[in-house]
Amino acid sequence: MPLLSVKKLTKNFDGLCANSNVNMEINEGELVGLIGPNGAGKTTLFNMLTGVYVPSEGTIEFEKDGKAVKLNGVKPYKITAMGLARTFQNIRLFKEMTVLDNVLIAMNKDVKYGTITALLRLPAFYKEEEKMRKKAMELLKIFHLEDKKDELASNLPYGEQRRLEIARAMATNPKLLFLDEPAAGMNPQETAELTNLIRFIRDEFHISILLIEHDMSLVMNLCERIYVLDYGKIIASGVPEEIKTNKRVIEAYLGEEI
Ligand SMILES: Nc1ncnc2c1ncn2[C@@H]1O[C@H](COP(=O)(O)OP(=O)(O)OP(=O)(O)O)[C@@H](O)[C@H]1O
Repeated sequence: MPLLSVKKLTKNFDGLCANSNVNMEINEGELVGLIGPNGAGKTTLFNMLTGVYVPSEGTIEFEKDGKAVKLNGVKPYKITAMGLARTFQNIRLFKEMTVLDNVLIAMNKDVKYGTITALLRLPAFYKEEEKMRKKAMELLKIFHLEDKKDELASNLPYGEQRRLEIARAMATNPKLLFLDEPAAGMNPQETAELTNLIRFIRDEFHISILLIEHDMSLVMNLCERIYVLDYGKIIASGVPEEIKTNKRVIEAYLGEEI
């Protein structure tokens, strides 16, 4: 059974069809790309998969304990709790909080003490807080941000803010991670480092990743399989070599280098 299974997914906005009959599968441990020209419907699809938009038609199913669970209409925070996390095209960090607190706040769904324990600051509270802090610091280390733990998120350079957003998404313990243009605004050196980092977290945490990206070198280097959207429809899917030479894909990009 695939980890994520999308069937005939459609989203209409007042006469505009942003996604039409989209079929997609993501298997356990896969690193999959979602590409397409501007306005093709990539972010709309992400928004349906993460509960931001309710699909007009079709189904989204997520495998949980060997059973397919329908995600249509499920609230975003519940979808996150089920093991799907995401980052955003326009970075959404808590800018006035520290780097460490940005990660800690994402772990809150996993706290194992009750309100009374927290209010009375019982020993279980401190033990759990210490455990979370340790886990947060381990994540910051992986994302090369441990030295920045006390900085305000707003003071980080752009590339580091992008990395922090991924670290925060990883703090929710996802099985499937959605990255919306993770390399946007990065220079080639940062993009190369990010490519290695994404591959590393997939291997280290045994998760699946679906990423939207306009940087074709990153997509073709990193993704094992690629879906191509154009005018809301999937026009091709396959391994990078197939996509690069696919006539419909080349036409959709109007001769741009793929
Ligand atoms: N909330 C909304 N209301 C109305 N139209 C919308 C809404 N969200 C997206 N659209 C429209 O749906 C279409 C697909 O947009 P979407 O942002 O999903 O494309 P995209 O492939 O992510 O584009 P880009 O690569 O430029 O980010 C566009 O025509 C967009 O204007």
